[in-house]
Amino acid sequence: MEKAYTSRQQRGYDTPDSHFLIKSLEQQRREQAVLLKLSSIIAGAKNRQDLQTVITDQLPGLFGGRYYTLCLINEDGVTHSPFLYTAENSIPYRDETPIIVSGHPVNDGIFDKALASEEPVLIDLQTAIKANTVPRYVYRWFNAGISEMLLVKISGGGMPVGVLYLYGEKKGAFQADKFGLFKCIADILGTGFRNILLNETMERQLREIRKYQEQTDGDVPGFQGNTKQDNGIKAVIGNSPGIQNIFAVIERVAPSDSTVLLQGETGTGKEVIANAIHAASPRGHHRMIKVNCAALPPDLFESELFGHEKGAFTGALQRRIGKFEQANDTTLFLDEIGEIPLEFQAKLLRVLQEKEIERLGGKGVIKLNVRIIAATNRNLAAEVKAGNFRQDLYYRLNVVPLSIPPLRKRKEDIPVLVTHFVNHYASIYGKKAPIITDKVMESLMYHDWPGNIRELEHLLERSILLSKKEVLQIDLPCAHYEASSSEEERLFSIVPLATMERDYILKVVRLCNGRIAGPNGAAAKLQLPSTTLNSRMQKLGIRKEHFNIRSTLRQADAI
Ligand SMILES: Nc1ncnc2c1ncn2[C@@H]1O[C@H](COP(=O)(O)OP(=O)(O)OP(=O)(O)O)[C@@H](O)[C@H]1O
Repeated sequence: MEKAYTSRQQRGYDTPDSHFLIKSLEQQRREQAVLLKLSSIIAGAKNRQDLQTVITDQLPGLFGGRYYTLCLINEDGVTHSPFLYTAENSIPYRDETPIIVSGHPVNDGIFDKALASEEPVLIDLQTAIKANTVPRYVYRWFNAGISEMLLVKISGGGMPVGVLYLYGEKKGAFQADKFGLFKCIADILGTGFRNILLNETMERQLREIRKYQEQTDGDVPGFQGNTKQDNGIKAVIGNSPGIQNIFAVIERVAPSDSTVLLQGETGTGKEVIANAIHAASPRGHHRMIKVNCAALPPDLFESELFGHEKGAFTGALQRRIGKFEQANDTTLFLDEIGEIPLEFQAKLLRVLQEKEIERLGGKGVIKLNVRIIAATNRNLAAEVKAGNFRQDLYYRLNVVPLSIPPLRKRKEDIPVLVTHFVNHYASIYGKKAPIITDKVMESLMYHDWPGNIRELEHLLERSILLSKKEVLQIDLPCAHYEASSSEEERLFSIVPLATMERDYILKVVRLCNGRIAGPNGAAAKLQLPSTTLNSRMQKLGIRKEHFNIRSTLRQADAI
């Protein structure tokens, strides 16, 4: 009898072919939903534990298995080890040997088979054991009640990196129609676990850096074991307009990550100011890392700054973490930047631009977050003109230029600096701080200080160490004459006329005990109306505290 067709059948919906089509469309939809859900969970996994939870919760049930292991090829390339696996205490052992052990050969007969296959590989344990073609760990799974294993290759960055194993207790646990889905999930897992490995590598590197930073604490040149506060803005002593301008710049630039270029003569306090910027910055709770570029032999620049891997060159017996990596999340102070060899300048520029380094002999780049402060006592713009310094590197460093005036241009800072160093060295050498007479202070203020604050500091340290008197005695050197180049400059130190005028007026006003007007005032001595002298002093930036040494000393005492 002929079968009567319904209108649905007439339209072809209920034929055997259409049933199959609808079923496979539904399966496709379900699989897509599973993939979508899993890929978002895997993408959100931040560490190994998260990934383990995803696999444990989702995979075995989805494919009918009970346990799983995700094994990765070890660094040696010839062995593999479990990376993630079902909690071991949930596997029912029937012998003493643990199932999850490290270091199986990649060519163990099943791992390599899965690696070579684009499709999942199903292994019937009984058959495989009979054929004696499987490694020892398969026997142990068999003893734990497993009858089937489903293996799929995991790739990361386009390379096979491991194999995911699912273990089923019943025969036929794994249905062939889910193999496609299994493969897709393995691909998503590959990306997920690669991110986690990268995170773990970064964390390991950070731990190494911190360990290294802790080890080198205290022996960093120029660090001198000072407290953070000592290295901060409070350690920068001075009240001259020049130093006040510097304080204002420090306050403006410290909170940013901008590169700062400090220029100034030797001993003017570039390092002290670099420390102050760092200490006032959000990175100030980490130690600033310093490199003295003038002290590095040219062939060591790269390994000192970027580090090297063990065996990168003859003599590289250990991995070395370079200064850039040590300075991650903190500040790198590149002192004497003008001394770096031309051939290294391009490499340094690239690192400053890309914000990443590659260790010598290393396999990949390392992203870094480093704030740069550079310093030099050379005129870098002139060095660029002379072809000794790359122009592009100069612009890259000269984002916030800060020029530190020499001590001879900020003599008002001398009294506070003298008091500070006298008290400091007296306490270091266990002595009572000597009295500083006005005469001594004046002679210190009128000296030229070619070596700047460093020279002043050393002179005072020497005086305190050698003196047995209650009054500070100093023996001023004449070294500044040697620093001058021409015959005239050897005879007398040339200073701008305005400085001369300023110093002279100050001297006279001091002699008159700060009096300007009246018969015994400075104006009368200089044969000027007091109003003229006052306006001249204003123009030259002379304020009351500059000529009143006692008040300057009182200020200095208050530090
Ligand atoms: N404003 C300051 N207050 C207190 N001490 C200072 C100040 N400036 C410099 N010093 C002291 O002077 C000495 C030299 O300073 P620093 O090393 O910072 O100078 P520099 O310009 O970096 O020298 P160089 O160019 O030779 O490296 C240090 O002992 C430092 O403590």
